[in-house]
Amino acid sequence: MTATIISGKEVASQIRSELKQEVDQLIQQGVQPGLAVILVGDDPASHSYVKGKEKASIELNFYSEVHRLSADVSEQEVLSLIDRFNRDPKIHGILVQLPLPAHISEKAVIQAIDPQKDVDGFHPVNVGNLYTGLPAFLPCTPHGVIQMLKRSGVQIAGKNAVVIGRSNIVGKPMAQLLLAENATVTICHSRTKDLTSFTKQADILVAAVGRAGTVTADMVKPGAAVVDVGVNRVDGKLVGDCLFDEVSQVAGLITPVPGGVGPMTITMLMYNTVESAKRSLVR
Ligand SMILES: Nc1nc(=O)c2c([nH]1)NC[C@@H]1CN(c3ccc(C(=O)N[C@@H](CCC(=O)O)C(=O)O)cc3)C=[N+]21
Repeated sequence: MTATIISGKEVASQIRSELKQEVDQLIQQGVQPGLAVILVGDDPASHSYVKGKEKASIELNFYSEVHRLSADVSEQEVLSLIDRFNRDPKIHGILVQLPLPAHISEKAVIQAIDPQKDVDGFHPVNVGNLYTGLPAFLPCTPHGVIQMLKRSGVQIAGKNAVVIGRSNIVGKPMAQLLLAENATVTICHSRTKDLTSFTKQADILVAAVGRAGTVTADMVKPGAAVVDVGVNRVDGKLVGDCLFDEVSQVAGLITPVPGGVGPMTITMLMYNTVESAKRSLVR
C-alpha cells in the first residue's frame, strides 16, 4: 500500500482564497486586517519563517508591520512595542516570533499581548478558553492539522489519536483540539515506555517531536493518517519526524515535509488575524 499524500500547500491555498474574499468584504466595511510581527535576533530560520508570514500578509492585502530587533534589545523595549500594538487600532494581530534570546522572558512577552490580539493563541487566557470550550484563538499549527484532516475527508470522532510531543505550542493544544473533535486521545513523550505499543493503535498519528527519524514504518497502523509536524534540518535538507519513504508504505494518508503542516501554520495565522479584524467590527 502507498499512502495518499495530503498537500498542505493545496489546502492552504484553498483556505487563503476563502480568506481573500473575507478580507475584501472587511475592507469594504472599512477594516483592513492588520498584523504586527516582532522578530528578535538573527537566527536564519526565524528570519525565513517571518518572511513567509510577511509575504502571506501582503498577498492577502493585510496591513503588515514587521519589526526586526537586534539580539541585544532589552525585554522592556519588546514589552513597550507590544503595548503600542495593543493600543493601535490598525493592528488586529500581534505575533512575537519564538524562540527569544535567553535574556527575554517568553512568559512575560506572551502575557503582555492583549488576548484579543493574540493570534498565536499562546496567551493563558486563550489557552484556558480553549480548554474550557470558550471562544479562543486556536494555536496555528494544531488548528492547521485539524483543517488538513477534515478537508481531506478524515473522520476524527471516535478514532484513536496519538500525539507524540507535549509542547505548549503543538503537542498539548493538538491533543485538546483532537479531543474537542471527539477522538480518543493519548499523549506520548520522551519518557513514554514502549512508544510503539501506543502508536500502533493510532488511527491518527501526529508526530511533533523535533527529531528526524522518530517515526518508523513498524510503529504505524496500516492505513493510519500520519501528520508530520517535525521541522528538522538534516544535511541542509528540511525533513520531518517521520521516515517518509518507509512510513508512506504503511500509512493511508501522510503529510510531507516540506509542503505539509508548515504552509498550514502560516495560513491559520492569517485566519486568526481575519477573525480578530471581524471581531473589531462588533466591538
Ligand atoms: N510565535 C511563533 N509562532 C509560530 O507560529 C512559530 C514560531 N513562533 N516560531 C517557529 C515556529 C515554526 N513555524 C513555521 C512556520 C512555517 C513553516 C513553513 O512554511 N515551512 C515550509 C518550508 C520552509 C523552508 O523551506 O524553510 C514547509 O514546511 O513547506 C515552518 C515552520 C512557525 N513557528
